[in-house]
Order: sequence, then C-alpha cells, then structure tokens
Amino acid sequence: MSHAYPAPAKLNLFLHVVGRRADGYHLLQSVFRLIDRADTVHLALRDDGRVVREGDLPGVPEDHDLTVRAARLLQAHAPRGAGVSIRLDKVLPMGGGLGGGSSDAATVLLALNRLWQVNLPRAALQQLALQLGADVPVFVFGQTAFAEGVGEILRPVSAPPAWYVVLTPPVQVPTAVIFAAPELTRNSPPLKIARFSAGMGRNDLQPVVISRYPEVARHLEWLAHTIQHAQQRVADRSPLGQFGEARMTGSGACVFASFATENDAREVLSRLPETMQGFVAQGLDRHPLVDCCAE
Ligand SMILES: C[C@@](CO)(OP(=O)(O)O)[C@H](O)COP(=O)(O)OP(=O)(O)OC[C@H]1O[C@@H](n2ccc(N)nc2=O)[C@H](O)[C@@H]1O
Ligand SMILES: Nc1ncnc2c1ncn2[C@@H]1O[C@H](COP(=O)(O)OP(=O)(O)O)[C@@H](O)[C@H]1O
Repeated sequence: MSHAYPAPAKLNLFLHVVGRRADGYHLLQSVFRLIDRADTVHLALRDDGRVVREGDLPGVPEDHDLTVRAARLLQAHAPRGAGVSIRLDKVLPMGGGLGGGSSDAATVLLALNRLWQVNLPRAALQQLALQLGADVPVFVFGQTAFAEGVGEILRPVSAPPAWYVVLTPPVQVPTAVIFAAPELTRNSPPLKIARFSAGMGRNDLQPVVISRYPEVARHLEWLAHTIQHAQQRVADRSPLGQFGEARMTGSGACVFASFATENDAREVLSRLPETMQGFVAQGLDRHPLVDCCAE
C-alpha cells in the first residue's frame, strides 16, 4: 500500500550573504517561509531492504535523487530489511529557488522516520538533512525560520498572514554557479533579528541572477510594475491593501511578492500575460508533517 505525503515549497523572504566559510560555502541570513504549493511524495514500504525510485525525473539519475539519498541515509538507523519504493508527483519547478528537491527529501526523512519506526528526534533528523543540502534542514524544522550559518542554524520567527504571487520563469538556475560569481557581494552586515517585518532586507543573489538570466529580469520587472499599478488603484480605497516588493527567492529563478489578502494576490495574477506562468499560494506557519513524524 502506498502513502502520500506533501512536500511544500519555501520562499526566502530575504536572503543576505554575510560571509564565506573556509570550505567555500557561504554564510547566509534568511527568513524561510513555507507555502501551500507542494510536490507529493508517494511511499510504499518494502521488506527487502531496497530503496527504489519509480518513474523518471528528467536530468536526475536515481542515485542522485535527493529522495533516494534521504531514504538511504535514514536506513542506517532503521530495522533490518526496511526498504521503500518512492514515486514523486512534481509540481515545483526544479532549480526554481522554491526548494522542491530539498523539500521532497525532508518529507522522505520525516515520513520514513515514522513509517520505519526509527523515531529519531527532530534535531537528529535535521543533522541528517544537512548532509543532503543546505536547504533541507529547514523543511524538517517545519516552521517559519530565521536561518543562519549555511541554513542549519534555525530559529522560529512569526510572519504575518500572507498570500504570495509566485512567477516561474522557464529557466533553471544552478545554485553553485550563482554562489561562485565573482560579482556576488558577500559582506552584508549581519542583522540581529528581534522581529521580522514583511518586505525587510533584500536578496543578495538577485543582481547576479538578473544580469545573467534575462527571463528572470523580465518576470521581476513585470511583477514590480504590476504591483505599482495595483497599489495606486487600491490607495483610492480605504483601508490600504499591503503589497510587498517583487523579489527573487533563493538563487532563483522564481520571483514573488506578498499580499495581505488573497483577492489582491489573485488580482495581480489575473493580469499575467500568456507568455508567463505563475500561481498564488498562502504562507504556512507549520509544515503539514511537523507534528506527526518527529519530536
Ligand atoms: C540559495 C538557497 C537559499 O535557500 O536556496 P535555493 O535557491 O537553492 O533553493 C540555499 O542556500 C541553497 O541550498 P541548496 O540548494 O540545498 O544548496 P546545496 O545543494 O547545499 O549547495 C549547492 C552549491 O551551492 C553553493 N552554496 C550553497 C549554499 C551555501 N550556503 N553556500 C554555497 O556556496 C555550493 O557551491 C554548493 O555546492
Ligand atoms: N527529488 C528531486 N527533485 C528535484 N530536484 C532534485 C531532486 N533530486 C535532485 N535534484 C537536483 O536538485 C536541483 C535543485 O532542485 P530544487 O531543490 O528543486 O531547486 P532549488 O534548489 O533551486 O530550489 C535540481 O536541478 C536537480 O538536479
């Protein structure tokens, strides 16, 4: 029998590069927010000790698939013979800065922690997650988070209720290439975050990406321009709708803006030209699996 589990996307509400470690990895400060747009991970338990991926993921061989690697990592802690067949329904674009692959992997860790009765505490699962990628621990953490280090030092923060317009430019941005760019600024002054306010900060990776990927620049410009128009119109009514700045998430390619109401978000999305794609999603305060699968 197969079980279905959600793997929600994330947005980096801001992302500052504050330094670089000796091994070349970058030190960041970011607020991660989960949204209700998700891949679905189907897991069918096996008792032959094998981890098998069913179906194809273009450009990702089975042994590189983060879901397969996640299951194999957890297997070291599982009873003998524990195995699983994994099937993915991908909704989230790859290389989009929405963390889809990382979230798929975190969902596998969380779900198998319960299904295989491994019962690792959340902190231990987060450490395993970090071996798979800098972005994986936050999905195991499962709440809106202020992240530091390379993304492994996580503290809960609260963010106001928000709906997001997310545009998905038809390009994949390789994270490693953007971090390696000579023009990337790596010296944002570290923030002491007492409270997070919508619209604060910026994404330091954004100037690098928009200079190299015209499609990302085009989507960002459209969103900024459309928000400006909508804002002027709403200013005539009272009370004022709240509009966030158009910004890129992670290392791109997706761009987003936040809105206080679903209506405002849908109105902006309704103006999207046929040459662009996007969706509206609601900010989540908790990962849907946060309470079921680890303590
Ligand atoms: C930029 C962010 C922001 O949330 O997200 P995405 O845009 O990828 O979703 C993350 O830091 C990405 O995390 P993730 O996608 O897991 O990256 P990893 O697989 O660990 O790293 C890919 C490559 O990016 C570089 N890298 C990554 C993270 C980091 N803090 N410093 C780096 O220099 C390294 O060269 C690394 O080899
Ligand atoms: N299960 C998976 N789903 C998506 N991407 C995966 C997966 N396993 C490995 N990858 C690799 O990870 C890369 C980054 O994917 P993803 O996390 O979706 O985007 P991003 O890191 O930009 O948010 C992909 O381009 C792909 O090569």
